[in-house]
Amino acid sequence: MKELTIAMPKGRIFEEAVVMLKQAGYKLPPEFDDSRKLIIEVPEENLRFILAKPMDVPTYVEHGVADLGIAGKDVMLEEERDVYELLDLHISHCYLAVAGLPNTTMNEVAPRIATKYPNVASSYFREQGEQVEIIKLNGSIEIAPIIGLTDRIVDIVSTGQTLKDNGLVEYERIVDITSRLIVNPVSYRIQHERIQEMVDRLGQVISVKPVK
Ligand SMILES: Nc1ncnc2c1ncn2[C@@H]1O[C@H](COP(=O)(O)OP(=O)(O)OP(=O)(O)O)[C@@H](O)[C@H]1O
Ligand SMILES: O=P(O)(O)OC[C@H]1O[C@H](OP(=O)(O)OP(=O)(O)O)[C@H](O)[C@@H]1O
Repeated sequence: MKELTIAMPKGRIFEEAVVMLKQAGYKLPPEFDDSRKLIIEVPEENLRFILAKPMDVPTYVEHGVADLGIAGKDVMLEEERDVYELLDLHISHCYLAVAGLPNTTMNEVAPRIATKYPNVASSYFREQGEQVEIIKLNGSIEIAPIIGLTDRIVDIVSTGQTLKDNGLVEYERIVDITSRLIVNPVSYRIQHERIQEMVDRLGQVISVKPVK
């Protein structure tokens, strides 16, 4: 039987996802704790893992080079890939919000928004009936309003510490985010039994925490 390939996001989701897989009974080798390897084979479990940039996980899954993947809902909303969401893993809780300098209004003519999520931000402001100019940044988004690049940002908030430390305030909460188990539709049909077994095993170790 062919192994299942799972695209895992490097970075902050990774550790929590590995803990969940271990709790679900998958025996993962030490490479998962301490290695720079980007492809990890686990023949004992008939699994193979690809360690990808979080934003790229749905791309691997859509193209079928990974059968499954773990991705934040933020990435799913931004990328809109042709994949199915199988499970809310309830890990890496955070939310997307509009933030900016306190006591400021947005420029009336073409207000500018900095974000790593141009699609989510465009849809959000379109739904609000506001015409905005989106400026795509790749990180440290909070800098943008402070140095006068934009009126607002759309970014991830978790503890709120980054906003606070940079003198910014939240204006609107857009959507709550957790990480999801996603699947390639063809893999789901062809390898249904094995994938369903993984869904069941992970489903049993999900711990639903209240959203802040
Ligand atoms: N501060 C946070 N607290 C909790 N979860 C977060 C936080 N920031 C991001 N996340 C979630 O974790 C996912 C991965 O974030 P991470 O910061 O590891 O990667 P990234 O910043 O998107 O990637 P990179 O910086 O490598 O391009 C996000 O897609 C989101 O779902
Ligand atoms: O509310 P907090 O708990 O402070 O978390 C929010 C911060 O975490 C993420 O940044 P990250 O650390 O991924 O760095 P980045 O700016 O390079 O994306 C996000 O973009 C915020 O800046």
